[in-house]
Amino acid sequence: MARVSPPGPEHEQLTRWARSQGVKINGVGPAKISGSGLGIVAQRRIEAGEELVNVPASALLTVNSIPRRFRALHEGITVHGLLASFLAFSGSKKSYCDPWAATWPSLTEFKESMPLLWSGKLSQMLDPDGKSGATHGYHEASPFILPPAIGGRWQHMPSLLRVSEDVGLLNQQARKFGADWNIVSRIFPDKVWEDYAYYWLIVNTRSFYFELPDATNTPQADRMVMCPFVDYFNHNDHGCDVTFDQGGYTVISDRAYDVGQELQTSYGSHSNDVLLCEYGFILQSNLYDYVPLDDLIGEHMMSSKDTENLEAAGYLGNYTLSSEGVCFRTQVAIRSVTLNTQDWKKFMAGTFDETELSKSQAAAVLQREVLKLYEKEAEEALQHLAKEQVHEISTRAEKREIASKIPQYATEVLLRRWKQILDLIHQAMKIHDTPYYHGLQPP
Ligand SMILES: C[S@@+](CC[C@H](N)C(=O)[O-])C[C@H]1O[C@@H](n2cnc3c(N)ncnc32)[C@H](O)[C@@H]1O
Repeated sequence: MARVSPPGPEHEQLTRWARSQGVKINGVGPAKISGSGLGIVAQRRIEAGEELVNVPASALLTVNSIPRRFRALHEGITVHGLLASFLAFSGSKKSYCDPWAATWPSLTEFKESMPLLWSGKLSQMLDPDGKSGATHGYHEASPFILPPAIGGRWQHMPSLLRVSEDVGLLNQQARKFGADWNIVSRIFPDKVWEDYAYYWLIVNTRSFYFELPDATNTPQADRMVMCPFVDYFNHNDHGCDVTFDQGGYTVISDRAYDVGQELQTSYGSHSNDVLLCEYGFILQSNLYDYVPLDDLIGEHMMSSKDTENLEAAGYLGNYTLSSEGVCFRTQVAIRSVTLNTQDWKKFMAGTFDETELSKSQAAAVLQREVLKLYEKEAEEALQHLAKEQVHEISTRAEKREIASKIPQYATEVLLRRWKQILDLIHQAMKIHDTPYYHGLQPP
């Protein structure tokens, strides 16, 4: 169980401030939780179905809380970008929510935990000459290894594999940030992107989906508000129920909790790559974890005719690997190589009576052309990261050099993530093994 300790005076002040805003808090409070910053714990025995927190709509920070004149300056910006600009540069944040902001993580903590600030991507993209004086950011060439779903590229793969930088989670996030900063930096030309990035990440990691009555034109993913006190809850696969209506937000306990136990909510059915990129952490055990396999199932193992067939059948792309092995879409893609058209169609329809030989042929392609390649990538990434671990570096000078390149947390969390990926690969190797596989060559 995580270690829990008292939260500190600023969090007691926040609790008083939240109550003064009409927030109802029942039997729970903030506490320091080892490994996840602040969180919410039970202050008395909690039974299932109790209303723990209620935040009235009037206490939410929404686009409607922002003065009209300030909003009007930001024509075309996202809700995310506008909330961040308000918090960073409006000057009204102080009067609006200072006690709340005092409980948020610092920029230094974000530099440790958020991949967006590790990669150097932002400093290269926004400030190639280093004029802002921002000191953080690690050049793309620096030797630290993001999982392909995050970084969008394979470090050790043969050149035949597609490089998918544009689809990596981090690239998508950097583009979203870049578009918002593009607007904000024109309004506030003397501000530096680092100050904006801090609040952009505050909104990124602490906002909630909410339907404002006048937000019908806002894209779903951008319907966000900030919700005091409820933003203390940490994430788990399952947790307390969080609901909203026009009256505000309510959190209800999902089960009984003893005094001192942490209560969590679910931020969504996210894989660990998504959690790392969006929130800066991974779960040790994540029911919804998977890794994409799309880059690995392509030209190097199938003809363009196979690709066309898969597209026509609706089975091109979106291939995944989870603790249950590879998904059915992946099985279909592999069978497009190993079966004749008639049998392949039956396989898709679930009516193919597959022989051991045919299973083994599919297993051979999957193991050799997909899983083995991924295994090699994971093993090399792990070797590389192990070298980066500061405690393994012998001289002080080396320690300084390495430590200045890669935050220690980044190395540690990436090592954990790659080990999880390697475990998924090894598990799939077992699940998809067949008695005849070892003697077979791929067709
Ligand atoms: C909505 S805030 C929750 C409160 C936050 N822990 C704090 O200190 O203010 C989301 C952030 O909490 C942390 N977090 C949430 N769930 C976590 C978990 N299961 N393990 C580790 N960190 C977690 C991450 O830093 C994430 O970006």
